[in-house]
Amino acid sequence: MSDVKISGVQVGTHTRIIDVQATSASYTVFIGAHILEHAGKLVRESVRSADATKAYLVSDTNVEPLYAATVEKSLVAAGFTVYTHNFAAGEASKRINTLSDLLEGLAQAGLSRKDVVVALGGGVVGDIAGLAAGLYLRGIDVIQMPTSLLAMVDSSVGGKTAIDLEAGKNLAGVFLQPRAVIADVSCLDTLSAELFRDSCGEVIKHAVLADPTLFSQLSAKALTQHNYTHDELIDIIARNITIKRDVVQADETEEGLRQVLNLGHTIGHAIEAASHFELGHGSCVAAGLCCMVRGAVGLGWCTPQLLDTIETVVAAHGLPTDTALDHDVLFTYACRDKKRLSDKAHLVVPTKIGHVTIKTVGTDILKQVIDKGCLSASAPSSTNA
Ligand SMILES: O=C(O)C(=O)C[C@@H](O)[C@H](O)[C@H](O)COP(=O)(O)O
Ligand SMILES: [Zn+2]
Repeated sequence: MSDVKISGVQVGTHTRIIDVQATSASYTVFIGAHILEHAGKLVRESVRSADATKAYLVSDTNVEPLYAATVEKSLVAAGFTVYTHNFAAGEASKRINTLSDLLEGLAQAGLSRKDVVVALGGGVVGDIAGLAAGLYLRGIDVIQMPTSLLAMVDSSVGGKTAIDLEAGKNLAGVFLQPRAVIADVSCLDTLSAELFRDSCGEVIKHAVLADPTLFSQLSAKALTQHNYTHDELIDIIARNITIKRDVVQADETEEGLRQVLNLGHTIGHAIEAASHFELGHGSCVAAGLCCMVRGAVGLGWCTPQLLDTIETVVAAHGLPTDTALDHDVLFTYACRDKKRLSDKAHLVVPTKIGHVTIKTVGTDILKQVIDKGCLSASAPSSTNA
């Protein structure tokens, strides 16, 4: 950890810095406590144009009352004229009409190519504001300011933006790397216990994917708001972002390796869409991960011990380990997975904690995985998106 100085001014204490060097852009992730009050300086230092004058601050009805004033004040102090735009919190807003309103708002505010969109919120705000920034004038700068644990450890980094379609989750979007990510762990103090728990699905995913030490830590002490100090949370978030950063640097546009970040999502996204987004994304990823491993055990691809180890940690975080949804419905949604190429499904399958393999299989095998993996033994309980 280091004390970050921007233009000679201290920006928080113990702020962690991670540099991301993707093919299309390089940027910095700042993780610290109470750093939103310095956000303006960080935005000013991160945007491409020294002449940027307008900042379009996008948030939702949950986050805006809590943090927008702090960020706005800081942006104004850094010389920006700030325009604010809020929409209803929740996955239901991640649709084309919200995107359309955002694009019209950007045009009405007269943002030019040198200006910046600031996404202040969880994954929905980050994804949709990022997409608007990627489309408006064929692409302007976006700064991600994640306020949920899920957005901090995952969606704010890596440049995926999206909206949902009737046919499924995240089916329309672009890759647009942010100019910076500013993650203030103090925001997690006000996150509901439900959303905090939901976020842990992505943390467990990263641990299973690439970090046995993190997995052991989660096994020994479940991640909750009250169990971990700000410094410990900063460390956990940094570990997650480092895992994601390394993958994104190797394969920004998901032509191969990046598919591993979709661990748990083939069935997870199907659960999410089939349950009409009543379950949070992280909860669906957790259930989707367990179902995938259970199906893989059924097909002899991994051991029952591995399933038990993963299920134990998922359950210890209060997350679902299975789904009661209809297999045919799950299969229909899983076939729309973006990792599918022609008639082949790409399944991300853990082999041991810290290692995964990608299995390229026909859709008949995908159906078998769902049939063997989704047993409804401990069906997901409802959580908010
Ligand atoms: O960044 C990635 O790559 C991921 O797959 C991370 C996922 O956790 C995240 O939910 C992502 O938005 C999923 O992307 P999708 O294209 O599979 O919908
Ligand atoms: Zn995800």
